[in-house]
Amino acid sequence: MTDGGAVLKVAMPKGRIYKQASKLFRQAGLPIPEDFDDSRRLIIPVPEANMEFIMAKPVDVPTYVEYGVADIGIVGKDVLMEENKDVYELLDLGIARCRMSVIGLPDWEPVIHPRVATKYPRVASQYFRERGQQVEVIKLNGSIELAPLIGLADRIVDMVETGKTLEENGLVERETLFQVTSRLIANRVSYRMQNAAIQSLCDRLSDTLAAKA
Ligand SMILES: Nc1ncnc2c1ncn2[C@@H]1O[C@H](COP(=O)(O)OP(=O)(O)OP(=O)(O)O)[C@@H](O)[C@H]1O
Ligand SMILES: O=P(O)(O)OC[C@H]1O[C@H](OP(=O)(O)OP(=O)(O)O)[C@H](O)[C@@H]1O
Repeated sequence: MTDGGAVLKVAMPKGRIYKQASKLFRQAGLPIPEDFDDSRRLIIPVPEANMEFIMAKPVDVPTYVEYGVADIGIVGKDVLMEENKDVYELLDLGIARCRMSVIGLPDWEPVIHPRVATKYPRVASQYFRERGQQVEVIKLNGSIELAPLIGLADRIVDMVETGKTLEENGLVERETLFQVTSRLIANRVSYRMQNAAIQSLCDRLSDTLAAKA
């Protein structure tokens, strides 16, 4: 990877994924300095690996990669499906594991035209459309579990990891749309132009994942 080629720009999500992704990169021999873990810096050069990490809000990672300001990026499958950008999905990193589910109150009853609150309007609309169910989707930006509790929505579509949030708010999971893990994605042009570096990174990450399995 230190073949003197162009620096590989990596869009790295801040928050939940960073902890697990930085651990995986370090296990794969990519030396992200530990002192960046609590840093507010947004661009982290790692010249030893000929890489540069761009610290992004998770939902923005596919946009950076589609526009090519990052060659590759790490993003949850949930965000990847919702954002629907023109990027290559290269590798399932198996980290930040959770699931996308339909959730409601325990006294759930069929509703003719239910209101569904979610951070993922595209994913939710497609899911209900494919099932021939007419719903009104309401986009929220967080604390999605509030919606059925305060009468804003009949159902929500949201992430479940441990189930703690549902339990503490008296909600139940009804259907799972899909399992979520983080993925390595690439810009289409970068994938051709920086193929050796990207392929080498993929191989190192794959080997590390295989060794852990
Ligand atoms: N319990 C969880 N809830 C939500 N996402 C999770 C969970 N566990 C893992 N993830 C994954 O982590 C990704 C990023 O989650 P995180 O909470 O850091 O981002 P966010 O909520 O979009 O960020 P922000 O709070 O900055 O808006 C999600 O897109 C998903 O793929
Ligand atoms: O099953 P659990 O382990 O309880 O995790 C699921 C919760 O975590 C996420 O919320 P997050 O912490 O990102 O907060 P926000 O969506 O309200 O910003 C998600 O939207 C659920 O609310």
